[in-house]
Amino acid sequence: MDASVDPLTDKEIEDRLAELPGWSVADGRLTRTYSFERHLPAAAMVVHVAQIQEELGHHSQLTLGYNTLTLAVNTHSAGNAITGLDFTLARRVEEIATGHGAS
Ligand SMILES: C[C@H](O)[C@H](O)[C@H]1CNC2=NC(N)=NC(=O)C2=N1
Repeated sequence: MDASVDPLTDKEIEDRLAELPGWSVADGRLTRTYSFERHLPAAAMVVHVAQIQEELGHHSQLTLGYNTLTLAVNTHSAGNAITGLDFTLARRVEEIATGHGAS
């Protein structure tokens, strides 16, 4: 697991992003918007993401739309830098996304 809470360098972020299609950095946060066919599957994924976040002790900003769910995360305890823990959360969410019909 990539659980370090040291700030990652730009190069380290770039290398990790290359392995996470759909994710990018915007406004200092690691972010991705998932799309769904309807609202309820998007809402259901919120609960699953929240469970993962509680397990990791690490929490993104979650924005639920009609058929979209956006995650945006950095590490508050690292001065709002992007860390390995942010990427750990992103990878864990990627593992469940397809099962929720997210694309
Ligand atoms: C004590 C608790 O684990 C910390 O406050 C956690 C909670 N969730 C967190 N989430 C994020 N994104 N950054 C943090 O630094 C953070 N800290």
